[in-house]
Amino acid sequence: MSQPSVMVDGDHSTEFDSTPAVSVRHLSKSYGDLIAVDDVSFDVDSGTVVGLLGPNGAGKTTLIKSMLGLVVPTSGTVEIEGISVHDDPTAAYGHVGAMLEGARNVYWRLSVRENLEFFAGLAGHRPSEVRERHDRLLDQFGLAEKADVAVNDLSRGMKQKVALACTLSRDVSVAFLDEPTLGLDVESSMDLRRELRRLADHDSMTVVLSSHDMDVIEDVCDRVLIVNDGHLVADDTVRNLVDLFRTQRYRLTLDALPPDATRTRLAESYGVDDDEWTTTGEGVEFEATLADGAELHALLGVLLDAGCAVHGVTSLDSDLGDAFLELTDRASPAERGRER
Ligand SMILES: Nc1ncnc2c1ncn2[C@@H]1O[C@H](COP(=O)(O)OP(=O)(O)OP(=O)(O)O)[C@@H](O)[C@H]1O
Repeated sequence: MSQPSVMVDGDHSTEFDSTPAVSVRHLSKSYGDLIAVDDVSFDVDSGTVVGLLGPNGAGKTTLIKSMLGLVVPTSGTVEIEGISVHDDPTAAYGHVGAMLEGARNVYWRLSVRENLEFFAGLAGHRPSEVRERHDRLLDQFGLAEKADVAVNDLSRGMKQKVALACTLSRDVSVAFLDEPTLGLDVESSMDLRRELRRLADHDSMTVVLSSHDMDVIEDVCDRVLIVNDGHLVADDTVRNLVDLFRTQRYRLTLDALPPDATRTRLAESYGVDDDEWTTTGEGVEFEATLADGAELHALLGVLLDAGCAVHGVTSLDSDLGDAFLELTDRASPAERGRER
């Protein structure tokens, strides 16, 4: 299946007056013969949350590490808050906090506050300078009572929150988070999602996060970038992506099974094979994937001409998962519909 060519427009710079918080241009990274990131360009506006989504090995981590200078890109440029990371890495990365390995990054034998002070100290801040900021973070993350407890003695969700708090332990405006909710139970994951949204909405934090979890992306992100085989195959809002790939899939309920000739016609013209038909309490029903409303109209015409009583037509929604599968060349909703 070919991928849509209209989806990717990495150059959003003309749409906004202000300097983007993150600007990536023609970024590529090869490991020997393997091109892990291939000519990727996009901008991230201040105070927005952008999700990086892609199957295993798609290049998400390499992309994040290349933006952070943790691996040296083969080519391309990255600017943070308008500063080139190549020309002035200290100034550019001074704006950035990163959480790459979740709670594995923090020191489990140190207390929560000691961790915050350690990470702020790496950027040259004395504990007294950042005390107020850390008190605020501890409050916001519900960690105030645990400030003097060793991280080792905290729950998994709390450890993850400590890792996120450490990312923000000094004054940063951009956070890169690789799989921030990995391994969390639903409640802790929801908690962290709320916190990320709050950081963007109330603190104007810019967040770039990668995740395999569609729910996290749908919940938290303003925009989603889908990476496949090192390429950016989509760059759009979650809503637009879902809408773009919304299949016109319908469930139709009839009072009785139509005559053989009508079923043959439905199979040939609309992919409604014999095994699609199920018997329900009210009669029979089947699902069909149709190109548009006109095709639905035509299908209804076939049924009505055959004297069938149609009790109901239900539109079945698609979601970000369907858009993702379509863009990464997995079976599309339409194909799945036809295969059934
Ligand atoms: N240090 C490395 N040396 C060689 N190849 C690497 C290295 N790091 C990553 N790769 C390869 O680059 C490709 C992209 O890997 P990357 O880890 O960026 O993908 P990902 O999208 O983050 O995957 P996952 O979702 O599984 O974490 C993969 O084929 C991977 O095997």
